Amino acid sequence: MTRGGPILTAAQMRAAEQAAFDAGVDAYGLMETAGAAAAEIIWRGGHKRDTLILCGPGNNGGDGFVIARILRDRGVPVRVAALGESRTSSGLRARAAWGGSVEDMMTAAPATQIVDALFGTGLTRGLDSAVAGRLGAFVEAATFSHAVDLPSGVETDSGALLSAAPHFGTTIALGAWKPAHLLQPASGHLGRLVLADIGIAVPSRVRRLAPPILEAPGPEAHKYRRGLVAVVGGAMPGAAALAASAAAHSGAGMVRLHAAAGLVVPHAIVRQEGHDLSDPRIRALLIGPGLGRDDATRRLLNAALAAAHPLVLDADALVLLAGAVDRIPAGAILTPHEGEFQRLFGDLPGSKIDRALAAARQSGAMVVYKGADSVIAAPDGRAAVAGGASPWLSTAGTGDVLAGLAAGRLAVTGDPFRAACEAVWLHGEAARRAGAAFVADDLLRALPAAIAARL
Ligand SMILES: NC(=O)C1=CN([C@@H]2O[C@H](COP(=O)(O)OP(=O)(O)OC[C@H]3O[C@@H](n4cnc5c(N)ncnc54)[C@H](O)[C@@H]3O)[C@@H](O)[C@H]2O)[C@@H](O)CC1
Ligand SMILES: Nc1ncnc2c1ncn2[C@@H]1O[C@H](COP(=O)(O)OP(=O)(O)O)[C@@H](O)[C@H]1O
Ligand SMILES: [K+]
Repeated sequence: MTRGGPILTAAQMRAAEQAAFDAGVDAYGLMETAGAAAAEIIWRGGHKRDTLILCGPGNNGGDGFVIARILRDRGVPVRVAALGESRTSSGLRARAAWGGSVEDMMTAAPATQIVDALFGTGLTRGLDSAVAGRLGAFVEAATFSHAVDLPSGVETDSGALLSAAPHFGTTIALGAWKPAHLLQPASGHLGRLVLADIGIAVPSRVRRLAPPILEAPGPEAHKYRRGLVAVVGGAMPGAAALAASAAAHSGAGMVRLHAAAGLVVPHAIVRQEGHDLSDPRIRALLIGPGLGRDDATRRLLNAALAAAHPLVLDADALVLLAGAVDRIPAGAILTPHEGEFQRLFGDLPGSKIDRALAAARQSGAMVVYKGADSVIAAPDGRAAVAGGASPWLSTAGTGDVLAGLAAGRLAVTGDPFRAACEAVWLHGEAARRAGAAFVADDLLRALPAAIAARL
């Protein structure tokens, strides 16, 4: 799977295409390039018989006609079924170059391999229910199914389903990722996700989360130089102990857990009673997991904010700060799930990426907006989107592990955006390695191998 790379909205993709045209790229030539790239991916998929290509009225349909011609010329038995006439000049040209017969999509017979080139980034409303139903039936009947650019029916910029969308075997993103390739619910309908290079430059500050490049400690390393993490425990110290363990497995040199006597903590973690946070060697301070929400914990939070160390705020710390976003120190890392995000920032408009970026701007903090699609946003407009995390992560305590990882990577790197990105990637990778039905503690055991894989 290709990872990393820019994510463009429909308007940004159109602007990138326009810039290429302005620089002399031929519009129909670009469609030929896109169609050829998609045809190659389908060809390499291995099924070379009985293929039906569904072509819509726009340029997505035009790509479909190019794919049909190329596969036919390689000997694949291809039929084409269209939804109405082609309405763009490139689409008309591609249809003419196909030159074969064109069936009506509503009456065409199914096939073993189906290619959806009905709509891509131009979709503005849901498919008519009869069309969506027909598309669903074709995909259901097929053994191999491919969506060109996007499954028809998903909204490019938000990942919403504007009409019922089938589950495809493969989705071929053209030129760049779009938000719908990473965001739920659309991203659950894509199957294997492949990026086809169409040769145009598409810079963006919003990117798909890439695997990090990590560094092993050098010979000059010692525990403080590698980073001291302090974790503040509260009412439910087990959560903080889990976070502290994650920090200890993150590459940081030392973890100190502020918790009352009696708590069993892993041997490598230093437990300290009281909440003296003045040690200038602290390079990251985590507060929130298992903290509680009473007046005593409010005082703890105030002390943590006043200590002026690089901060990670999670769970109850976020709840206690609802309505007081202005108290969040610039450059902190926040790790809200949906509920905590809503309490802190309210009902913001736009996609999950837009909302995360607005929250980061508003708070001056790095916002790790968690979920099946996690978005990491910085106040300066950078964002990274992680799709495809294991749904087995939806188990108690995995958020504590993520918060501990973020604090550990913050202590190591000193760069909150980078630390947040590394933490989300390592968390997802540990989950992938942990397999099925794991519990949060199992993620800790998977972390060393996840880190080793990126050295
Ligand atoms: N500009 C180009 O030459 C290139 C375009 N590309 C392809 O072009 C696609 C975008 O093409 P278009 O902008 O023509 O848009 P689409 O082909 O996605 O949609 C075509 C038109 O259908 C209409 N429409 C929207 N929703 C509808 C609905 N529910 N029912 C009926 N009609 C509806 C709209 O007027 C829309 O412009 C990309 O996804 C990609 O596949 C790529 O091949 C790269 C090159
Ligand atoms: N369905 C899902 N698919 C993938 N990842 C998920 C899913 N649900 C939750 N997660 C991830 O699991 C973690 C859960 O964190 P959180 O809700 O804070 O749990 P807890 O407070 O119990 O630790 C987050 O990293 C989140 O992104
Ligand atoms: K499509």
